[in-house]
Amino acid sequence: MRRRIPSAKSTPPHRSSHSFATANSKRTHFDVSTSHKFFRSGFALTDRFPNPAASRQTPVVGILGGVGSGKSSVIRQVTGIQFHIIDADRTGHELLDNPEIQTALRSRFGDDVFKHDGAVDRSQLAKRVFGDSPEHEESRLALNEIIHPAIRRNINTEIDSASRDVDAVILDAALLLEGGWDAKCDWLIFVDTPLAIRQERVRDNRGWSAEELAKREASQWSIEAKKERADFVVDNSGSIDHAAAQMKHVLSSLLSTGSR
Ligand SMILES: CC(C)(COP(=O)(O)OP(=O)(O)OC[C@H]1O[C@@H](n2cnc3c(N)ncnc32)[C@H](O)[C@@H]1O)[C@@H](O)C(=O)NCCC(=O)NCCS
Ligand SMILES: Nc1ncnc2c1ncn2[C@@H]1O[C@H](COP(=O)(O)OP(=O)(O)OP(=O)(O)O)[C@@H](O)[C@H]1O
Repeated sequence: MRRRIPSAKSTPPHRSSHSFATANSKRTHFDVSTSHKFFRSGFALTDRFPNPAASRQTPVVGILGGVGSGKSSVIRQVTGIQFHIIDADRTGHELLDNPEIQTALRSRFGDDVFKHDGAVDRSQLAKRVFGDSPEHEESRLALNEIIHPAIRRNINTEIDSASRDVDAVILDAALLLEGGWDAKCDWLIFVDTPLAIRQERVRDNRGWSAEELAKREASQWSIEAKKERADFVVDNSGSIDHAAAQMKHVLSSLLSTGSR
């Protein structure tokens, strides 16, 4: 875990006068003696927090949120900060073209999840893995076992190769916690969007039914667990610009703490 804390001299972001983007209430301040995460971790401080000055690296910020909460859209709308975005959904899509992955998928799921042209049929695979039956769960675990090691490798490679010219590396991964990829993050930001609004947006933009969203959401950590893990919460129930302004504020605050 590379999680770091702001230096004692810095102004904790959540104490800013801006109220629209909130620090997680469970993490009311960054004092190390009362750090929520510090106590939960059970590690000595020196084990968990490398000396920032001695190991200055580009910070990694993970984006959390419910399915269709706007994780990808909001971060891409932020301007004025140089960051490198790792898009794990896109990596997952690209890996479906990988011959070794395809062989493993054909062996586990059969020809049904392939189109006539040989490409993986994502909608057929989705039908097999999203749902609450034991078969769905088994299939989902199998899919994850086939594809997640490669996603993990890609995340590691991208973080390592991210230019030092960028201010931050953003990890946009729906399964950030489930995959244990939060271990690579210094900070976690939760994009908060009520279910009804998410249902409406994914219906309009992806053609998903409320059931489709629910099946995918049931395959992931609960909203509450994700929110609880986050350091900051950004509200995306309004316009994308409003959410992006909050995101920018949080990121700017983090990056200006001077501890890195
Ligand atoms: C099952 C697949 C083919 C469905 O493709 P489809 O185009 O319908 O969905 P897409 O990949 O765009 O994912 C949309 C959303 O579904 C959810 N989701 C995707 N995969 C999973 C999964 N394995 N478990 C839980 N939720 C998932 C996420 O919220 C994701 O943002 C595809 O999602 C896939 O290959 N998933 C396994 C790889 C993976 O875990 N990707 C997510 C990396 S963070
Ligand atoms: N503030 C907003 N106003 C209107 N539409 C929005 C807003 N935020 C996101 N959307 C739309 O909602 C949909 C979901 O957004 P997005 O794909 O960014 O979510 P996500 O959290 O990355 O999804 P997933 O969990 O599937 O990875 C998209 O179609 C996007 O255009």
